[in-house]
Amino acid sequence: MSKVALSTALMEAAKTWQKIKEGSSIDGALGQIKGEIKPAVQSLVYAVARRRVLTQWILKKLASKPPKPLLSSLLEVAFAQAVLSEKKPFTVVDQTVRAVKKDPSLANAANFANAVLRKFLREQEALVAEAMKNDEVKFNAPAWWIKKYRLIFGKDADAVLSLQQKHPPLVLRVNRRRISPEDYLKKLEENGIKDALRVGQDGIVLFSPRPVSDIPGFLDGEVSIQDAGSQLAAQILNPSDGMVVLDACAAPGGKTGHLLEMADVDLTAIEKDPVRTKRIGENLGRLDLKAEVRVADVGDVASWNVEKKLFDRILLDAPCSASGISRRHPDIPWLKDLSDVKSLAKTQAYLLDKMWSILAKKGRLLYAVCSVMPEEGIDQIKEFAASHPDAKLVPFKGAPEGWIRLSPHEDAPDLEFIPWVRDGFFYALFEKI
Ligand SMILES: C[S@@+](CC[C@H](N)C(=O)[O-])C[C@H]1O[C@@H](n2cnc3c(N)ncnc32)[C@H](O)[C@@H]1O
Repeated sequence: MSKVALSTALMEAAKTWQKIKEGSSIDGALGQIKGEIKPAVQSLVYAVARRRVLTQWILKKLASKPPKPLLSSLLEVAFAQAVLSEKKPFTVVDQTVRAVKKDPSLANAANFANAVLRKFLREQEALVAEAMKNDEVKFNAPAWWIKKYRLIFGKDADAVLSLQQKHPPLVLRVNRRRISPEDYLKKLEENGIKDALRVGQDGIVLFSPRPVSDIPGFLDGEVSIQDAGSQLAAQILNPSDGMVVLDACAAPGGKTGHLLEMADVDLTAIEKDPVRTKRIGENLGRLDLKAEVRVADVGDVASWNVEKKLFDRILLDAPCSASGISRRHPDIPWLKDLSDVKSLAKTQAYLLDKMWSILAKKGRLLYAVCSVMPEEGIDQIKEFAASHPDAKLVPFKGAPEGWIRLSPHEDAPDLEFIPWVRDGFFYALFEKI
């Protein structure tokens, strides 16, 4: 049990939430919080992020004029708790009012906060029902995002948008160098973890979340955390022993590790962010795998490829809008807009062209983005194919045309190559002819 008072955690969460509303990412804002308060703040912040539009709608409805930004954030955090949490709503109200009283910048606001929160508790059912008639509230996304999803997914759009509201399960990738997925499932059972299921080739879904230190074999490198849709990248690229492989945008190294688990390859991992690059080393260290890891702009080929290597396999997991993973990162719909999608598409086209120049003849390049936007997916590869006559799309399991757009998805469990539970991705596999 944490010794941190709920009022303290609520205020810290409100300050963090304020930063996120001002444009920080959830990861960035939470990264600044240290110590034993962090798990509580994290849980409060994710709860309000998953009800961002609803809580702002409620506040607008209940407050005659907009409160100070910090008080607004605190009340939104409290509404999200009262709607969602197992904590008793009156405890949330009492602790929120206590947090207001303790903060000198909110002096005199305690009566107001108390009145707004108690009104919310009295009218909660009707308020939430009314709010849910609004699509932005229902799908917790801005209007442009909903419109785009409806264009992309047609009649399935509302189901995809609804799925993105649900907590994603924890998915593990089994390190086949160390243990088979079947044996790892047995190991979970022996450790009393019974709510686990296979997904895809190497994945296991854990329905009850737990810290990594409580995941059997994690610290010894038997498993890693990686969404099942993301695990497809290494599986589609399917390297074999002896190949020269490039992981072009590598941090934090999830797919780097998977490629190395699959075959004995000579792997170069390039990442431009030095802080994120450290995580590649940590991940490979835990898995006891080796690669040449370098901090560089991968597009500036001359700066890092002094030996003028040509690669047999290239994974270009390009920077993207991340629109396919908003189920895990509920801040994503507000971090980027359509103009960002367009400028990211330009960067992706540039990187594709550069990576193509260092792919060996008969070599294969997998273009990957965790996005469902056509500008970053099908439109991107059509343009690439049109301007690169030596590029041929290669069919792979589940993708007879050599590319696949995977919507975020959760269905009945099966053992197909395309995972039954997954985030959204786009993959296209090219060969140089
Ligand atoms: C989608 S993430 C990669 C995830 C990674 N492949 C994994 O599976 O763990 C994209 C990464 O590309 C990096 N990046 C973006 N532009 C880059 C560039 N020009 N050169 C190298 N890395 C770049 C970003 O910093 C980010 O870490």
